[in-house]
Amino acid sequence: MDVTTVTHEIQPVFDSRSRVLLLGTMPSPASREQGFYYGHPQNRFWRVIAAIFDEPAPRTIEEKRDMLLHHHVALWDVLASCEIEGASDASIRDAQPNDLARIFDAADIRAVFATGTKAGELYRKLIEPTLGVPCTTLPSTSPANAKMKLADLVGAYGKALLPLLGETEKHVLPVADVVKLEKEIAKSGTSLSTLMERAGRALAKVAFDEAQATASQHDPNNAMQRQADAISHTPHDNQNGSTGRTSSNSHTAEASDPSDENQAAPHIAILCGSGNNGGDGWVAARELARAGCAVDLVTKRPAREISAEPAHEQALLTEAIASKPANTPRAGLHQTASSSQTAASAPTAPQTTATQHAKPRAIAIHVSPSGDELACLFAAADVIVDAILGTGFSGDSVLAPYDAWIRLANEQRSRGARIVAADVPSGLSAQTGKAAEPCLKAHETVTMIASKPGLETPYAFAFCGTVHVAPLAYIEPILESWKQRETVDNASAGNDSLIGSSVATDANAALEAAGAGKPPSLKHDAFRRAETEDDDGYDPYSDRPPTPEPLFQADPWN
Ligand SMILES: NC(=O)C1=CN([C@@H]2O[C@H](COP(=O)(O)OP(=O)(O)OC[C@H]3O[C@@H](n4cnc5c(N)ncnc54)[C@H](OP(=O)(O)O)[C@@H]3O)[C@@H](O)[C@H]2O)[C@@H](O)CC1
Ligand SMILES: [K+]
Repeated sequence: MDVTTVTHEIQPVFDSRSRVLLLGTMPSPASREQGFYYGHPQNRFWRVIAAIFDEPAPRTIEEKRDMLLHHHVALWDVLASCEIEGASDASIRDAQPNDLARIFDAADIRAVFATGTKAGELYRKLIEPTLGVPCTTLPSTSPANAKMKLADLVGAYGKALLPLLGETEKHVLPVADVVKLEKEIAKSGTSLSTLMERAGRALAKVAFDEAQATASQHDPNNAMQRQADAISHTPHDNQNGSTGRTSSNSHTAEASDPSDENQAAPHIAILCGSGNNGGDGWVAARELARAGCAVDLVTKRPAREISAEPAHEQALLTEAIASKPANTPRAGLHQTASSSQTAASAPTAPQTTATQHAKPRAIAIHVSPSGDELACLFAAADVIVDAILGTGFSGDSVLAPYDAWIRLANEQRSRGARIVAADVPSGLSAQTGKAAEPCLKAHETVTMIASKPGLETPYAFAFCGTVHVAPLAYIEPILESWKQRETVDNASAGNDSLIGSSVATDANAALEAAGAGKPPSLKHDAFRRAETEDDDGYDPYSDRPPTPEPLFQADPWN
């Protein structure tokens, strides 16, 4: 192969929030052609990075950059120029180093890692003596390092990077700002469809963890322990939107091994509305099926009749998978855990559109099932996922058929099912925290991009349970640019403070932005609303730990 002189022309990825720096040697011919790092389709770098952050593999350059910055990872190469044969690190001659000072000046870098032995060697020889910062060598993700399995790479990178990358800041933003953010994120290259994939994946992860916790209560040695990795740590090939189980995914293949008769398949029912909140549910269905769960997806309309985008696109992808029959009969948790509930008045098993003979770990899609059919599905479910209504919900009451779905889900909760809500429990206003009639009561809520004022009111706990924020994208620079613009606008209007800011980064500011003026006091009508919600016998505070008794009685003579 010819020796060529190569000059590095791809800009480094970093900003002031970067905390670790990853360095390769020099972009390969495939990367140079693409204009971005690790561009060879067989290089596993992006799959490894996505897996350690529990995200789908990024597809575009913008998505790759966003994922790194969002997780505070800087990326560059050791060399500014060299002579090289093809992509062979061993052939490198006349190597000139990059000047890393620009990254260290801008960011508080806590550690430097080389993504392969040659990069480590070159760093130690050409950069460390002047920079004085040591570097740790990680295994190469290149196909040349074939002896290293994907799971081992993920383990090595995760162990090295994750302890150095702390929690991200929590934001509470008005719904209007979240919608605006979605548009800005899409404009800067991470599509709405990708955001929805990330949302669905985050939702699936929490639902799977719930199912796992339920399973271990029934049987601490349950085979689900072995499946845990399938969602949380195993990367998957999402490049062409296909979500079928792939043979390259060793964890998933193991989790889905139909020959393992003892393996319990957790059973998840997912309720999908016709808007984009439903889209999160359609994506989660694929993720959960991939992880070995038996999934029943309930929808008012078939995928082709859903008009909201990107929900429509995501629903079609899921439907394509649902029509593939699976291999073994449904068995597992739901049969042992719920058989006593179904025995008494067992309603007829519902018919499915796509999979009349749906078998385990496939997705069965149920279009507008009757109340009896829904009750039957719920009775078999370990976890119910609520993706009916999100930030697009409005009004004082929830209309049919969703009202009946919510009531049945709440009833099933009182019989032991766990409920996970997408973005906001259906029926709760994400903006004001006002609960409509009826309103879903979730154990866990996975809210997208940022928390919302309605989830932060003192009484929201009764409906939201524990709130998890799934950031989905790197929003901090956008929020900062809004703040700067507002400062300039305020200055030119003669104000010297940020009164009236639409960017609220704490609960009180967000509540004010929501029009509430102040957070509701204990005498606020939210309390009365929680009481009226108790008509079905549910105590909204029952999930809270009891207040401990004082250890000593107060001395009555003092
Ligand atoms: N955009 C994106 O890319 C991303 C969006 N994301 C997700 O999208 C969600 C927002 O989606 P959205 O705006 O489509 O609204 P959504 O909450 O699904 O509600 C619309 C549906 O509600 C219905 N409906 C309304 N009121 C009702 C009532 N009283 N009673 C009954 N039905 C009622 C209304 O029915 P219609 O009026 O059409 O009959 C319509 O079908 C957001 O919460 C997040 O989860 C994330 O994945 C990130 C990426
Ligand atoms: K919801």
